[in-house]
Amino acid sequence: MLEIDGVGVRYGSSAVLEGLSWSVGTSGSVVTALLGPSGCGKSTLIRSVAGLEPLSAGSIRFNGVDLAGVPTHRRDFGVVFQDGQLFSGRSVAANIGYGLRVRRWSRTAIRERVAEMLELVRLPDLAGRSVDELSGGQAQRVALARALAPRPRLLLLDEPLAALDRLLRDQLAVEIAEIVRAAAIPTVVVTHDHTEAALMADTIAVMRDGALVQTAAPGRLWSHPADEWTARFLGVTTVVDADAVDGRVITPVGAAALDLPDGRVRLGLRPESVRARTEGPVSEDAVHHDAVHHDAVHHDAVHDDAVFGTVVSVADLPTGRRLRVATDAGDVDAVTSAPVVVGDRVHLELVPDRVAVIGA
Ligand SMILES: Nc1ncnc2c1ncn2[C@@H]1O[C@H](COP(=O)(O)OP(=O)(O)OP(=O)(O)O)[C@@H](O)[C@H]1O
Repeated sequence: MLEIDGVGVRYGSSAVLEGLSWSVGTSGSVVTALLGPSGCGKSTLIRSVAGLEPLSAGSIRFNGVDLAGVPTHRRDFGVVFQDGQLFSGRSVAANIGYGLRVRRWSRTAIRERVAEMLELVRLPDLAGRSVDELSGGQAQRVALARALAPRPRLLLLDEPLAALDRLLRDQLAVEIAEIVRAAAIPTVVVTHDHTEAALMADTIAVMRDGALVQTAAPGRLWSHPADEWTARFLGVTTVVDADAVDGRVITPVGAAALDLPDGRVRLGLRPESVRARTEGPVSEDAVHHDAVHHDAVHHDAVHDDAVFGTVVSVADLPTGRRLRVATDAGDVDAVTSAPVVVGDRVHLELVPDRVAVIGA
């Protein structure tokens, strides 16, 4: 267990971390992500765990031992930074074997371990290549192999994919998580990208302004963000107040079945939380007609679900068509598979399992 207790770090007169406490499970192949916007102090926290920043307050313990007097190289933590920081002019094998030479492993043992690491990071043929002739993705795999080679007690990855392009990032995020799980080394990965955090980690800790705001499994984080800031940071674009009644929530942009205790709730909507349709079970006229002529139960069911709006923008994204829709309750983002254009009238439906419940 990594236990961070009341930690403070200052640069000159400004406090970057203040009273930060966090426990990270370190048994086996656990990957934890530290997720937060640029400048919130993620790197500072990781650097202080690695022993690269002095604490102005609090303590950091690993498996019950206070690390205060333990210098970086005696902590047995592996660290990989954004740009890999490989030793230029040296071969891949020399880089991966570096920590083993420092620890006075025998030449045979080093050769075997380097070969094993090259297999693990899927670069078996590159041992003799100069690290100056690697692609960005290959360089980060070599940096990972170098950090894993001495069998660290904990691996700290500080934005390891930030310098790579989007496609490579998503691929390598999954691969790195597989590699560190196969090596059974507990890992903390710093990122400002929530997709990357979810691709890699079992648990995500969200950080804001030098403090942690929420720690949870990815699915729980998306469905139950702790507060409005966290919800918006995680992709919510509209926040609405709603009433929960008898297993349904009634909001200004539609109603949906959601099993919540009766009362006021605050909901976070992402574009995919709202589905827009051009044709549906009812039209505006039909709603009006039903409201006037049909029995109360039928009228309520139709009326609650049917919120109409006007399309104000359309974007065809790789994940599908996204709309901004003006409704009586304000603009809301939505997704659709219908061929709509700006100015069309659509009706909106909430997608219950895509709706976030804030602060519950
Ligand atoms: N050596 C330093 N001296 C002074 N201020 C610093 C130093 N390092 C970081 N800071 C400041 O501390 C704050 C936190 O920086 P940190 O790098 O920890 O954030 P971060 O969350 O990792 O950001 P990013 O995602 O952009 O790397 C920032 O305001 C930064 O400008």
